[in-house]
Amino acid sequence: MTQVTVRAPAKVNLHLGVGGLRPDGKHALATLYQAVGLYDDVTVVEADDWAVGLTEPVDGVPLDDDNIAIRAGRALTAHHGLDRAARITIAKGIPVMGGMAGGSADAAATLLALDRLWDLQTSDEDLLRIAGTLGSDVPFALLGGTALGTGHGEIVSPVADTSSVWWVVVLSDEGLSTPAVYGHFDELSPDAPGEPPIPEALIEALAGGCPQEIGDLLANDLWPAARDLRPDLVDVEVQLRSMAPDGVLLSGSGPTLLMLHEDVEEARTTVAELTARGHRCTLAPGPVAGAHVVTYG
Ligand SMILES: C[C@](O)(CO)[C@H](O)COP(=O)(O)OP(=O)(O)OC[C@H]1O[C@@H](n2ccc(N)nc2=O)[C@H](O)[C@@H]1O
Ligand SMILES: Nc1ncnc2c1ncn2[C@@H]1O[C@H](COP(=O)(O)OP(=O)(O)OP(=O)(O)O)[C@@H](O)[C@H]1O
Repeated sequence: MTQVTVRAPAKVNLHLGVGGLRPDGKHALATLYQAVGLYDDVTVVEADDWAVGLTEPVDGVPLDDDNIAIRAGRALTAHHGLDRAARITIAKGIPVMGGMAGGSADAAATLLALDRLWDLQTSDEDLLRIAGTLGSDVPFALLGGTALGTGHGEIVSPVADTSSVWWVVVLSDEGLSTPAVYGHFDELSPDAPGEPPIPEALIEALAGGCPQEIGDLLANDLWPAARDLRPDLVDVEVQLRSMAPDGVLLSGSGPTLLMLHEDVEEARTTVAELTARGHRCTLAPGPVAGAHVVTYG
């Protein structure tokens, strides 16, 4: 095998419960992730040195060792004690710095693609553990579907989700820094609990699959901090809520906003309406599969 391409999805946090700051500098989380149908495709080919490129130029993606895909490649080779390298090419379909875990998707895709390219037969347990050292959202990008995330988000376990929904994804022209949002959360919530509560009611609603019930229970503890850092988002949020009072959500640490729809035609109408008002939006189904091989060559 000379080339492998892996596709990995974006995520939304249906519930993002944030607790106190841990000694490792991250916050304790109780989150419900859902993988949604916006994807990055990552292709790996053996090379003399590590290198990363994009199929099309995208602002904000580093093209050196800071790229999380190269960090993933190095972590996997270190785990196996290998002295090998690869050229990694990313086709970006996930917004950059949008709170949808695009970089995490690339890291997960790289781990899987290199494992297959070199037939390393890394166990699922080891892949998830290595993923967790790269970033809080990376293990979920491997898993996909809908899952509970605890620890700092890296401990993932699947939950039953019989829903099938459409997300209207409202993009922002400017990104928002994840550490900055968590930092401001600390200022706003100095008394956050050590361990945030598990969102049992939403877990039940997901098993039942009723989008109305799910929409009522969407929650994100980072929202007040993101609103403060980006007051322009409040106006967009008000517009979205005037169209649908429930089912509006900030994606992760933002600035992307989301609207939940049961029916794809209604979702398309919303996209058309928001586009006419000058917003940049797209549509994504959920839940979808985690990182998976799409081509071997
Ligand atoms: C906002 C979310 O996307 C929700 O799923 C994640 O919590 C962020 O996950 P991520 O981008 O993979 O974050 P990481 O790469 O692990 O961490 C980046 C930075 O975000 C902050 N961070 C991240 C995760 C977490 N549980 N607490 C934090 O405070 C820390 O400042 C950390 O240095
Ligand atoms: N392969 C990559 N794709 C995108 N960004 C990357 C990548 N590698 C490193 N980065 C850097 O990571 C940072 C976060 O980018 P990303 O698009 O993952 O943000 P995000 O979707 O808001 O993340 P999250 O939702 O996990 O907080 C950016 O500063 C970017 O420069």
